[in-house]
Amino acid sequence: MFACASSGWSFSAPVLLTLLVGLGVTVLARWIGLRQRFAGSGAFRLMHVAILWWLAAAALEMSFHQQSCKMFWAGMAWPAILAVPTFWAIFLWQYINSIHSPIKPMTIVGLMGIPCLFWLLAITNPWHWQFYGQGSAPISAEVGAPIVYQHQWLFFVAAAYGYPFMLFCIGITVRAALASKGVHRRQFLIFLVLTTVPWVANISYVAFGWMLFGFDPTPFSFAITLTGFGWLITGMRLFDLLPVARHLLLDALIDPVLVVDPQRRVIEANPAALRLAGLDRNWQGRALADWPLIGEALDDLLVKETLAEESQVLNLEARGQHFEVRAREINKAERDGTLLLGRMLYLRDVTEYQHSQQRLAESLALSKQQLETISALLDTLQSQALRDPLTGLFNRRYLDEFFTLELARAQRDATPIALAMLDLDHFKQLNDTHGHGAGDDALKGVATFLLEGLRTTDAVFRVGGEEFLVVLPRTRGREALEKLKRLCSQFAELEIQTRAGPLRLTMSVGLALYPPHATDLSGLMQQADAQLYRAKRDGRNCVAASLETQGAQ
Ligand SMILES: Nc1nc2c(ncn2[C@@H]2O[C@H](COP(=O)(O)OP(=O)(O)OP(=O)(O)O)[C@@H](O)[C@H]2O)c(=O)[nH]1
Repeated sequence: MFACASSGWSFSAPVLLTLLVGLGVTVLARWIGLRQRFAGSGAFRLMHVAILWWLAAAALEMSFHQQSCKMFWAGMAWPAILAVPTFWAIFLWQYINSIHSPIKPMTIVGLMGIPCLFWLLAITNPWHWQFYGQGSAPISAEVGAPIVYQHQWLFFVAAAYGYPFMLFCIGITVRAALASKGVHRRQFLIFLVLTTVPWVANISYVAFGWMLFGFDPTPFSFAITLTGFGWLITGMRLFDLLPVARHLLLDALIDPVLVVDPQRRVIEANPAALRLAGLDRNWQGRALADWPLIGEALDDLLVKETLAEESQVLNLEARGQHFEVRAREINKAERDGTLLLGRMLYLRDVTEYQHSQQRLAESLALSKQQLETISALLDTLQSQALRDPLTGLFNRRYLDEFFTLELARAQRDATPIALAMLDLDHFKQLNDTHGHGAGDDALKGVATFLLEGLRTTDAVFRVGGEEFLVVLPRTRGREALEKLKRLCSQFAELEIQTRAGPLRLTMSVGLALYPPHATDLSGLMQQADAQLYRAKRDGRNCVAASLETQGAQ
């Protein structure tokens, strides 16, 4: 630095070129700073700072005339010379792997440790001469002529430090290029060239002493890097690709998407949303409520805070279509909480789903109706299975079921049951004289007569052609006998209407009692049958019972 105070300087063409490259790098860095964040952006900016440092040191080395001053600025370039491959490697790693997390300050400090050490060794060279040898001398006798450095072991160690980073960069870029396609592959191949150019220049200088304008050609090679980046950014939309891709994705969505600001003005809408509302211009900034068709309903949802939850499902009807609406808040983290920037509304067309639901509900209703019909039919069938089709009286099949219940009740309550077997007298004769049809009419008349003459708790069954069975629960022997006798005589008086005209009939009755005569159905029926036989034998039109049995009264 001291040496520079007494050194003369001049502004040569190589200095101008170096400054122009530096200006280009500054513009690029500024432009990138204005872009939104992309993966590896922090490392990318740090790399540009390092390049600028390197270019500045190179320009100063070229400008000053005195050898010691030139050697000082050559030493000053070292932290940047080593920082460039370091941050380039980090940028590529983060960019390729889409890592957005910024580099921590402590990591930067750690990464700069060794470059700073070499920096120290380089600028203290006049004390140890282990970086550049004492034989380093100007290339010619010309004032300010470039120095031909006698590289010492420390120089080679420092240069070698950067090479693993370079190899790493080349390695991951090649791998990424192989794994990708189209625009991305082209991007990675260009990255590969941009990675290689400065290092080809550097290796040529270190290993073969190749120079440009008598200087290390590496800083000048950044002009190529700069052009490459310029082309990538303008020609291939580098860093814009992701947002552009996201936009394309939004445009390609068949579902409408809208973004509204906190005042509920639409600031973004995809083509599907515009199509739905029938808008194609002057929609940006327009109040959501003013949007045709869907605006009012959506605005209403937002005002009522129905969509305050992160995502909620609601139905919105527009143009006969059903939409499921989801809202997502767009927030910005602030030091003292979060700031609501707006909301994204996502509408999903669920018309088909709704129609299917409706069809399903209709099918279910129909099935329910059919089920009801079937169960009514089943009831009818069941009742028909238990009834005699001619008279409508219960049949023999139902007798077992009915009597089991009555018997259980009688046993529980210790009550009697009277069971009577009724048989029409000389019915064959009626059939033969008046015809089978008249006989049927007579049977129906008998059924009506019996039902009318008995209590609702009593039950009548048709158990044979002209045979009926009557169950009289909670009826004692004497009472049953009286009742049946009354029935018998009333029947004999009855004129039954038949197709052959009014006819008179008589009946014979056999009575059995629970519990004195038997304690089950078949026993009682046998007893009643036996008494019926007796009644027939006794001349018919009468009731026979054995009330002499103990407890039968
Ligand atoms: N019309 C008609 N007749 C029936 C039906 N079921 C049975 N019969 C008739 O009923 C008659 C029963 O006759 P029998 O068993 O000889 O008895 P009965 O003539 O009544 O003489 P007693 O019982 O001894 O008084 C037969 O002629 C059967 O054909 C029916 O559903 N309709």
